[in-house]
Amino acid sequence: MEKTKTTKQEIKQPDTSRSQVSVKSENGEVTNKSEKELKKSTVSLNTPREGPITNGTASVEEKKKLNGKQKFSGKSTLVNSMGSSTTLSSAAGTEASDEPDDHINVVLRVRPLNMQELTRRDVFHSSFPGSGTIEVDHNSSMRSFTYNVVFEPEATQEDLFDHSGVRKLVDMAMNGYACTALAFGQTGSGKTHTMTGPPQQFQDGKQIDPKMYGLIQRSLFYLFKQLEQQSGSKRIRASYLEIYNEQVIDLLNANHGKYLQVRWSKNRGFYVENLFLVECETVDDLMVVLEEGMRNRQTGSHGLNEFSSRSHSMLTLTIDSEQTDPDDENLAITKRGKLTFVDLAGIEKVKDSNSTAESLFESNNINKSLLVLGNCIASLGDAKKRHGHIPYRDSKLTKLLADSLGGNGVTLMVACITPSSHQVSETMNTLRYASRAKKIKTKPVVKMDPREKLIVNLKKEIKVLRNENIYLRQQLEFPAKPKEHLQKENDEKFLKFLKEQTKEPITPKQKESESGLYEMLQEYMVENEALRTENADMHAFRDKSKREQQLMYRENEKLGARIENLEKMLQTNNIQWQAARANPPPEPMQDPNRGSPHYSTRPPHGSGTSNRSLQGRLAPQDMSYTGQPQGYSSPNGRPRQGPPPGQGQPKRPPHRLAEPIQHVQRPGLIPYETVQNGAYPADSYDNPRLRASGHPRQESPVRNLERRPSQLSTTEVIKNMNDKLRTELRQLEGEISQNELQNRRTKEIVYGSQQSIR
Ligand SMILES: Nc1ncnc2c1ncn2[C@@H]1O[C@H](COP(=O)(O)OP(=O)(O)OP(=O)(O)O)[C@@H](O)[C@H]1O
Repeated sequence: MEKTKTTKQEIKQPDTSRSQVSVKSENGEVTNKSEKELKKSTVSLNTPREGPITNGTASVEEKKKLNGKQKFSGKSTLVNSMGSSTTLSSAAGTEASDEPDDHINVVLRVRPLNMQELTRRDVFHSSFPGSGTIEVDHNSSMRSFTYNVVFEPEATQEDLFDHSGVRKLVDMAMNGYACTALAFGQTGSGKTHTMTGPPQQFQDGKQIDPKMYGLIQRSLFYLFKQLEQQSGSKRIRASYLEIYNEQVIDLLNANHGKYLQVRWSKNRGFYVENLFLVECETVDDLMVVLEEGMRNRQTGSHGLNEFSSRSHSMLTLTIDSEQTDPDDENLAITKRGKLTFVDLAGIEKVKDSNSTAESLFESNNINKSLLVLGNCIASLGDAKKRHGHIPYRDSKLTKLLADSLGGNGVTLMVACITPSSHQVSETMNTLRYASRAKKIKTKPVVKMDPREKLIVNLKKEIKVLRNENIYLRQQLEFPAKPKEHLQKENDEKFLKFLKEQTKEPITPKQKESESGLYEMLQEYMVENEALRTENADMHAFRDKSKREQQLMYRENEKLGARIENLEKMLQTNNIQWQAARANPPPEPMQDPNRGSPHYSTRPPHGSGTSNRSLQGRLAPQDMSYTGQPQGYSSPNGRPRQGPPPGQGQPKRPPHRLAEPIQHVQRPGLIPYETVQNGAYPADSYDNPRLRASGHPRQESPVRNLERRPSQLSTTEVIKNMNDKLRTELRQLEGEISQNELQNRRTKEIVYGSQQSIR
């Protein structure tokens, strides 16, 4: 491909010092005091102040500095939604397919009235109530429109650059996004002025006043300043084209004299074939490219604009920048971002523009392509139509803007309007157009070399797998499989991948430069695979442990139920024993010859034959029926069956005193869902049995597991609990049989006493 020779010329840095803003300083046309007053009376300048605005707009303090005049309001969401560190860092170096959708950012610029309009006094009533809102009086009714930022007529070129969000757009282009800044609006509304500065300055070959630099020049300076701060290598290439009468012309190769074709490919989408690309090493090179293109651009003069652009122009910078991966300083990733500046031709009323036959043809083509753009914007902005057919193919302009509008790009639209009442209906159209554009959603994606993309994706995956691995290891203490096992399999996979990637034979030089990349890929793939297998093994082991735990848990439940039954039986026995005691045989007749009676309800210790059998077995007064000191409840927190301790309560069955169950540490049951989830709450253990009885929560027996975090330990704990439950079960069974024996003996004693009385 042939290259255009770019002659370097001295370009001065723009003067960034803030000058006092007035209409006069901007275009030098408003000189008459009465004209100024007239303007002030119609376009409200001192509108209510905004609150402090950050992220791309000025703070109140900043505004105060500007002689108390508010020149813009609103907030560039480009900075918020796309420029947030999360979005950028997470998207950096990867396909940002999981990024949230982002709306197209739309800012509005109202140019000041020009001399002709001021003389004619054709102003319409508009006001700027703040927060990115403009109110326009149309057909005696006030219409309100809100955008990201509204720039009032006093806003300078510098204000536009600082607060429209274009700075962030440049940053994002450097990070691999396809970014577009697009100016649209009716003819003579200030699109070219906004993008490149006053159009006339490119015509007469004069030195351009840096103060008048538009968004493009300021972005170029900013881009180079940012690139200087980056350590890795960078490469910038520029192309500049125009679409004139539905034909694509290369503005950097104008002598070529041929129209270029717009093609489509799966990987690139729509693109211009054989478009000239100029390698630019310095900002001066870029400035020369811009001037060359501007000079070659089709312009004409008509009733509404002396230097009217008769074509849509697109300046595209392709930015390849090598950046170190934030997660791995040994890995450098090359990101290919794009930054496109589009200056659309203005829609025009043929009647007003006094068109000749040739310009009529131009105007029709301009209007036609803008109509298609309008249709695309309308469809994209409509939630119902967004996923249907978008008529990009109906014009070359929309084909080339397809990715910026509805695809994976980041787009900033600058809608330009004039406050002239003469063109109020066109202004209303632009405002509506801009409102529709604001509804368009895009999904920004970083474009990368496929191999680098693979590395980044593998790294991302490895990170997730490593975390999972650590988590599983903590749970299971499971040994990892040695990497070598997987090496062979991975080699095969890797070679297959290489074959697919390099269909053309690789030159020795390429081989050398890419070998490092391949090695890295190989390593990542091996590690990735090793982690996957190891994690799969750990998952399987964990599942097995869970199943075992579930079985034991069920057994645990059954044992618990049996114990409860036995306790009920014990209580029944106790009641029977008490009933036997409560119905003693009638008091025998006092026989002075026989001495004391044979039996009383509370036989004194060591007296009487029958008393001997009970001696030492009755519970002392301060013991509850459970055999524990009063106030005792079972260690698992479950209250023992039977009456509460206190007056008149039954005494503990004799066998318990002789053989008490000494604080059986029966822990509560592990809730099934806890076992199933494998998650053990630290302090909210909730025994289902306790829950059913409304008993307050007890400290979890699985608390100890915190000290023994593995799943294996949990299994052991449940096993231990089951063993303890079985022990308690055996004890209870023994207790019951003893109790029954005791009951039988008591009955015999009572029966014997009755017999003896008789
Ligand atoms: N904000 C502004 N301040 C001062 N002058 C401006 C401003 N905007 C536009 N102008 C002047 O208004 C005239 C028309 O502007 P410009 O050519 O940029 O409009 P345009 O929208 O690009 O028109 P067209 O679509 O016909 O090319 C120019 O002389 C330009 O310098």
